[in-house]
Amino acid sequence: MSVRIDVLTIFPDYLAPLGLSLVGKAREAGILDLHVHDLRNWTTDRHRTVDDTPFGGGAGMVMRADVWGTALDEILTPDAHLLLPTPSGQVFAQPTAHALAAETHLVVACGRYEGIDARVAEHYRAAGVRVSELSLGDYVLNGGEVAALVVVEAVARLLPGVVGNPESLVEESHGEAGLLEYPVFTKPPTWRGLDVPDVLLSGHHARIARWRRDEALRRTAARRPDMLEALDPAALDARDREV
Ligand SMILES: O[C@H]1NC=Nc2cccc(F)c21
Repeated sequence: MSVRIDVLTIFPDYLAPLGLSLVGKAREAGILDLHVHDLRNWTTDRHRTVDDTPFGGGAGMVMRADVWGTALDEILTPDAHLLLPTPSGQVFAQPTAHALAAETHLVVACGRYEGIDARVAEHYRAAGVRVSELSLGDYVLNGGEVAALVVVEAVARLLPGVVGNPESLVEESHGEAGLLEYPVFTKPPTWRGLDVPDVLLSGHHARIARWRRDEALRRTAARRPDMLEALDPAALDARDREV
């Protein structure tokens, strides 16, 4: 089963990295059917205008609803989920990536930072389209293209067959355990006087698993206490509580 993702943007070249590496392979394998569209293809005036000054005044420009409407009417399908990257959206996180990876059609409408005319989201919600406004976090970008890159990569890597070893999706940060990932090491065993923790060289799998769990808990407590707070207490065993 392949997922179709359509990305609409006035900067299609910004999405070029999606042709590389993991996402590129998913496209070649037919797992991901990705199409990037230049929004200006749906303009009708000589200057290919996509935005205008905001009603009510204020700095910057707002993207026009009529141009977006013409484009989205053509691109949306009945089972499409319309994603609108915006700083005023819900913060995108791994659970949403998993939910989106189960969809069959995602349409990402990349707006500029000042935003897309609010009637676009309103119109398509009223028409029964699932619309999600997604933020990357509390910082300022100039448009939705970087968010589109983030969402597409986060979703694509969850699709069956994209990541070589699905096991690697389980233990990663923000994965099922709800913890940050433990530290990782590889050869050489000593580097600039720093040794790899002995337990990792012991071959004792139970001890290694315990050490990794302890390190994940320690890191999460130190860097993201909010994630620890959010953990279901039942997910912590007695040994965990000693960490
Ligand atoms: O301002 C940024 N902050 C966080 N997320 C975003 C998503 C889309 C556009 C945008 F400008 C942003």
